[in-house]
Amino acid sequence: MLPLTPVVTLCIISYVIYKFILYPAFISPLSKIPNAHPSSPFSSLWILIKRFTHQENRTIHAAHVKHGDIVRLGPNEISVNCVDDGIRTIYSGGFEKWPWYDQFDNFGVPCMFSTAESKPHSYRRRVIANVYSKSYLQSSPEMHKISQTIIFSRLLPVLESAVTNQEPVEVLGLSHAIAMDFVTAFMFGLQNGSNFTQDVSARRQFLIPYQRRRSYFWSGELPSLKSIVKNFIPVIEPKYVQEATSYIENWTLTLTKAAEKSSTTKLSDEENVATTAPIVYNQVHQSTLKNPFPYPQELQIATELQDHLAAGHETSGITLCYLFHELSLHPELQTQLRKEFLTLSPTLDFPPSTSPPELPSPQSLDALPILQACLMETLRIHAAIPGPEPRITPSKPTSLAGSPPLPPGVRVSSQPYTLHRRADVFPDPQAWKPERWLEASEEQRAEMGRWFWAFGSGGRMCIGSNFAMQGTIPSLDV
Ligand code: HEM
Repeated sequence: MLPLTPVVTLCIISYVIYKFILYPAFISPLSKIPNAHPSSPFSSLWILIKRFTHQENRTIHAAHVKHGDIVRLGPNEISVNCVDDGIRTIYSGGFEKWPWYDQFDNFGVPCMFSTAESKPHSYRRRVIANVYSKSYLQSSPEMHKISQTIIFSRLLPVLESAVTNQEPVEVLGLSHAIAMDFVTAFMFGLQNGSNFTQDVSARRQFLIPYQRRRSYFWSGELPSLKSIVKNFIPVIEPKYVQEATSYIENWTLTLTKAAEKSSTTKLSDEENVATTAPIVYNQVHQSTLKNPFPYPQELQIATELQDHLAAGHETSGITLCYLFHELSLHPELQTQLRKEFLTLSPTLDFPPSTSPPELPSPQSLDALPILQACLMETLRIHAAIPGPEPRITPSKPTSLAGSPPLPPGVRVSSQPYTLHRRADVFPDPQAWKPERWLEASEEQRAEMGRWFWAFGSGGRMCIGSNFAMQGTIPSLDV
């Protein structure tokens, strides 16, 4: 008989070989999926390094180009980029969010975006969604007043002054500023929102800490390791990250308190200060009244509002900036767009020809084909959220993109960067070509629409997609 210790050692070694080599490489259902890297069945190190060095989206895309619609990134992680048996299955319900989204909690409190489970998520979303619907936004007197104020009292004077003084305009900063002014005015009331379009120093005071406030890699990928070692290895979460986080959270709390005051006061316009009701604040406040969540009401409201202002200004600002960039490279499209804008009534004049100044209706802007094609093409090739949106496979084994049924608990994601670069759907996919949307047959346009995923899809799709389109469009008209 063998002595006990060698037997135990043999068992442990056999178990380790089975669990970490034989099972993942040959037996797991994931072993039938092409590997993005030879080490993928055994370790996540390769994909973690790509994430750490900001090469994730392109690396995953290259793997799909080489291997097809489904690839394995790690022992328990896959990427799927197709519509049928792909995004239609993963994002239509049943696949909850991967804990990667915990990093988007604010004040230590989950918001709608970071909530993983469907039930509390739908509770939050149901109450808020109405005010972001297209019909609400197009008929909202508040939105109309916000657009008038931002366009005529802020943006046009800034641009006129830059032209008169022959000064350059910092386009990314200005794009973020316009988006933030729209978003905060709608959320907190025009009188309480930012005026970053005109106030460049306030804009920088916010944007600099905003960009510094998260160590995305550690918070998203290795949160437990981060919380253990961050006190010993300061580079993981430097002091300036904590200071920036506090600054942004205090900024949001100040706006939230001002909105609370506006929500209980009778509002009337004062000289040079137009006022509107704090639309999103009111809605979020409503959603917390019954308060089924174990957090103080004030923080629940603030976490939600901080998420919207972050999600709203950053994505829309990036989109607007890329749109200006592409138009600057395509003067022929600028000419066509100008012609199209001149068909609108009223046209935009500055100084305005009417008092109060009037904007073309959102419906008429929506019906401009060249404008819509330019927006779609910008969102296609420069999606503001281009990377993976990770979910978790449900308890019922599910096949994806021809795979065997996958066990529960697998990390699975799709990414706009790849979906939007399908050469058979979008020929010459790397080129910015608005004409592809204008010249396509009805059938081709429907197919492009199926693969277009800039705002995600299903129950966790972007709640602000209509707001983004409506807030961005008038600025472009300018
Ligand atoms: C061009 C502009 C925008 C783009 C490309 C965009 C894109 C997206 C995408 C892809 C998602 C889903 C992300 C995921 O599941 O990982 C999302 C969610 C979300 N977006 Fe946007 N977004 C934009 C503008 C806005 C605006 C203007 C707002 C608010 C004012 C907003 C608020 C949100 C919120 C709250 C969610 C979470 C929805 C939920 O979990 O139910 N977004 N967005």
